[in-house]
Amino acid sequence: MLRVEGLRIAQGDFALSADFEVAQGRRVAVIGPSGAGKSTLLNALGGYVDIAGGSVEVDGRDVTDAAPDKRGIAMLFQDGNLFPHLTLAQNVGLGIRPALRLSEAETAQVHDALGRVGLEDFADRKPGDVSGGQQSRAALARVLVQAKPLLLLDEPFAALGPALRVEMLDLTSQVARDAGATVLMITHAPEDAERADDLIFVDAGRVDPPQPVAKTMVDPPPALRAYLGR
Ligand SMILES: Nc1ncnc2c1ncn2[C@@H]1O[C@H](COP(=O)(O)OP(=O)(O)OP(=O)(O)O)[C@@H](O)[C@H]1O
Repeated sequence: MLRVEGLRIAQGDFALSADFEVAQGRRVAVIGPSGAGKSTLLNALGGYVDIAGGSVEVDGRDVTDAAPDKRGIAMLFQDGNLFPHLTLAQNVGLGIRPALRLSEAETAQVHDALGRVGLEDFADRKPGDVSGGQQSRAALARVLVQAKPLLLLDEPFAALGPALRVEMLDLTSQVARDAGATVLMITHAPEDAERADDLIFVDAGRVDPPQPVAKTMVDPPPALRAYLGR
């Protein structure tokens, strides 16, 4: 459902190239050293970075030149980007309409998404009045209401403790599976990568096509083995 062909990005001295495909519904961990180009790759897929060449296809549609909101892609970043002066419900509503004039059906969608991440009783609270984990849940709900077929996650749960991170990863997998969405997620933690189906290793601007996690983590190629410190 994601096809990246001959993608090239140049950022100052840094160059990245990628050629790979991801099948629908796969959960793919993106792993590799700091500065390797993981965020650059996801930002390019999301339409936030200029590319020097190549093409990106989502669900059979060429989105190489499409605006970020017309790509069938939703992104979730590390800080979740919640607005402190808006309630959680309003923050989630922004995922549907930036101007926040929601129809009744759209308001129902917001409450449904909040319910799916276990926040039905927190809709009217502001981000400052809930825990870090609950903020992460709200950010995930905002991605859910967008109902996009491809989710790109850039270390969204890195600031959470290990138990909460695992809980959020499982919740993300579950809601993505329910929605039939495909997920690419950057992580630095090998144990997080092990919860995915496939693994993309990025090293110095080179993007390895996805490999099944089970096989790759047991018998990693030399560069991944060095990164993992095994
Ligand atoms: N706007 C920019 N202009 C020039 N170079 C940039 C820009 N943004 C990032 N870079 C460079 O591109 C390279 C890849 O950065 P990127 O953030 O994609 O790496 P990463 O793998 O996500 O790293 P980390 O794990 O530390 O987040 C780095 O060498 C970085 O310094």
